[in-house]
Amino acid sequence: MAQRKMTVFPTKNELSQAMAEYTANLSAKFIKEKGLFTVVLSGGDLIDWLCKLVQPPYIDSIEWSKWHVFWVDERVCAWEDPDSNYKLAMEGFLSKVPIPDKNIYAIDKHWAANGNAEHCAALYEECLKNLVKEKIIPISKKTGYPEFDLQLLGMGPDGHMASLFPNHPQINEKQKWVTHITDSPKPPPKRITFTLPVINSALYNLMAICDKAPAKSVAEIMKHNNLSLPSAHLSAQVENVWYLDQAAASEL
Ligand SMILES: O=C(O)[C@H](O)[C@@H](O)[C@H](O)[C@H](O)COP(=O)(O)O
Repeated sequence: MAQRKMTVFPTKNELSQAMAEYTANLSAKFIKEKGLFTVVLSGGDLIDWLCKLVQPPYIDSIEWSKWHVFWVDERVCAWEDPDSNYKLAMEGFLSKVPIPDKNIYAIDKHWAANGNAEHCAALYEECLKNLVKEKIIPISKKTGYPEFDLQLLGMGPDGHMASLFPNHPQINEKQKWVTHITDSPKPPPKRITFTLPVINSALYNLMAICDKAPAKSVAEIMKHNNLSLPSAHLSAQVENVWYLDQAAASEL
């Protein structure tokens, strides 16, 4: 299990720059090694911080056609809904880069619009299993779970990551790869989410946190390893990187 490696950046802009560089380097490495790159996105402010990737030099240097894009969690609503992580990522990032549509693995459109969280989670898991068969996603020999190359995560002020919230049972799920929640404390209430073993089976995890609101939870994790906060459980097979801006690191 990889130890947390924390870097504090003076500004969000520098954090955003470093995220782009980290992502671009891994993209080049994996595409060279195996001809494709699997990237898992979350929602929230993260998409804004990915803005540097759609600017030079990255926009031209990254082999976008080799990317395969997933979501670590998704809100169960129509794709057009302002709450949708898919919509957010499409508008802010994915529509600006030439990733083939077939390589973008969104929540099931029909069942998400219908609000059926349980079925959406089952269908997303089935989608991952099909991609294992197609050899897009390997199963890790070490963990026994699917192994994504890079996962980009954010943390809420309550210490949640993906849609694994404090005092909710989803954090303990070990059988499923994708589970659901219908009473999320952060709106909207219905979501699907990767389970913790899948999150931690990624080769590289990058947790990006900005602003004052999550600062107390950041300190609880860094100073006290408070495991009641789901983000304290984050690990990775190779690197578990935490990028903070100064406000998020202000209680350390
Ligand atoms: O769907 C979601 O809500 C996100 O995937 C969620 O897990 C997010 O990453 C954190 O809540 C941080 O969100 P902010 O960056 O908006 O604080």
